[in-house]
Amino acid sequence: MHLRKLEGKGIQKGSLRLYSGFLFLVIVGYAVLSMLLQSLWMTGPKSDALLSKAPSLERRSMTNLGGMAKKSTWIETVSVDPRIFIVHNLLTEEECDHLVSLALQKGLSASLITPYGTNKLVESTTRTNKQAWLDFQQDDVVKRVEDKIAKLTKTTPEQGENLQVLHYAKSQQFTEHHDYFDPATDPPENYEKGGNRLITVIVYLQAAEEGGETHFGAANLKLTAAKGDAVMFYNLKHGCDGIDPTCVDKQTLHAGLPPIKGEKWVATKWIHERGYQSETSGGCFDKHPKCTYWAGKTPTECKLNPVWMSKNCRRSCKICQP
Ligand SMILES: O=C(O)CCC(=O)C(=O)O
Ligand SMILES: [Fe+2]
Repeated sequence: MHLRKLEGKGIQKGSLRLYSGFLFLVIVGYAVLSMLLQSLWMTGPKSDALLSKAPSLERRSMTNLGGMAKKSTWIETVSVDPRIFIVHNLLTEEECDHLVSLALQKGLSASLITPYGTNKLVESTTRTNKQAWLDFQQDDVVKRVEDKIAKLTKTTPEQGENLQVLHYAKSQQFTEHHDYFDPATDPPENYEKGGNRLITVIVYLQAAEEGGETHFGAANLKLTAAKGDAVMFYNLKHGCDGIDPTCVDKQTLHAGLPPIKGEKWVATKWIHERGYQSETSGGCFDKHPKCTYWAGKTPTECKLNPVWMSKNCRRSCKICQP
């Protein structure tokens, strides 16, 4: 009995040591875990780190569009009135380089204008940068870029004009202008096709090392963006019809400032209120950004849903030659 009692006490002592060992491990584990959590908290969530990139901008909100590029695409509100945004990570570096090389293949040309009262084309003195028009959906990359811009702006690719690639060498510029057609002064044929220019998306393919910002004088904003980011703004007031002269947003007056150091490349997409491509060409293009995906499915939607697809996804269903 005595022995058993002693044995019992020995067992009690052993389990006590086991318990306190276990307790010690729990406490140490808890401490390590809370230190880890604390250090993560101190680094802050990713969005804060991204916000700190642009400390001079006051009003911001973000919408994560996700899945559009390898790095996630998100929108920073720079100004509410006029409506101006920076779209981060819209294009990949490869897409930017591809657009530049296509523009070089097409050949860059100076802006030509016909001065009032003459019928001679002369080089513009207000727009000294050079540019090249790409064809609509000209290859898979251009199509992907146009689809991304359509998805971003919740428009269809055919609402957009062809991409225009702009090159600014040092000191070249695009002086103050607005992108909308002014129904008070511009001839109606400019805005009858697909309506007025609702949105402008200027994708930075290469920013200048110094200078070369997109300048909104009325909004007192000088913006520049990293390669693949875009400056986006609404040329028309919200919910307004672009044929109404009071609908254009005069505060969107802007300029491409001259680079002081280095050169600048951008690609501009002007997006109309309604279908624009369909009214300007009977070309070979898709009318919906998901056409490539639907056509590529097995079995392909071109066969499963031929009536709709042959009307809206002509290019992806290979009904025509681009
Ligand atoms: O290059 C810029 O920053 C401005 C370009 C522009 O205004 C345009 O393409 O309409
Ligand atoms: Fe412009």
